[in-house]
Amino acid sequence: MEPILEAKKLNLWYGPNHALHDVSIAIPEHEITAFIGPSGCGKSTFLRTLNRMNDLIPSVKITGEVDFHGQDLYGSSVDPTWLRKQIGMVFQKANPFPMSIYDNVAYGPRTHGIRNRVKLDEIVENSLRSAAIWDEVKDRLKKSALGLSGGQQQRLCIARALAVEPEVLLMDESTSALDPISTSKIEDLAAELKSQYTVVMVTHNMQQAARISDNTAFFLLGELVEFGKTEQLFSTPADKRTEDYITGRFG
Ligand SMILES: Nc1ncnc2c1ncn2[C@@H]1O[C@H](COP(=O)(O)OP(=O)(O)OP(=O)(O)O)[C@@H](O)[C@H]1O
Repeated sequence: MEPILEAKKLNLWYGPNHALHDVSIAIPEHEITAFIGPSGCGKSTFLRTLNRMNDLIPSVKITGEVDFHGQDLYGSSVDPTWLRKQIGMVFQKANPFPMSIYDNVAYGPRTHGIRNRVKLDEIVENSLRSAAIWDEVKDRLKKSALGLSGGQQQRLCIARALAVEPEVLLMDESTSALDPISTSKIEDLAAELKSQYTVVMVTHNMQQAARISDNTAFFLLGELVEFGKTEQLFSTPADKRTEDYITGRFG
């Protein structure tokens, strides 16, 4: 099967700091891929190269390429707004807009020109259902999103990301600020979403990677050390550094 995203010899610098070294990886469609590794090894930086979020940081320089369905994301013909519609992102800390639950989810579709009320109602309901939060909020759609719990806010942010019908959902430690029950809801959700979407997640939590991902990539000091099927990487890692990390010898 063709990968949906493929990085080829990707290098990234923050000013003089060479943060990613020759990263090459092919991310399979409709699977969950997890990035693990110690703090500061470049996981989030690499995740952000997948929808060009690093473009917003002035000192960044990138070489190499990232192909999305075979087309280089960094090519001059690619519109970053279009790209971020195809490849959505959910961050570590839930960041709902200070507006109603309904308007949070309708925000993206409205930006893309959808004005029809019936259509918007349908998108809002479907997105909230997909993010497994509809039942909790259906009677308070006009209330502020800021009144939701942390776990609910994070699922709302997932609904907001899904509302523009992306193909890929990037999750940057999206459960690290949540309690175990909310975390497990979001893990279940990620597992359900993969039938329709491709999920790529950064996690600090190796158990989480082992529990829910199909593929795992281990990063160290800006290098992709090992990438493979999650079961295999955790049971028979090919690289000594991966073994040392997953057995808790450092990190
Ligand atoms: N906006 C930025 N400007 C300058 N340097 C940055 C920026 N973001 C990250 N870095 C640097 O890039 C390197 C990789 O950081 P990154 O956040 O990608 O690692 P990480 O593996 O996701 O870490 P963590 O698990 O702690 O979030 C670090 O040296 C970090 O200091």
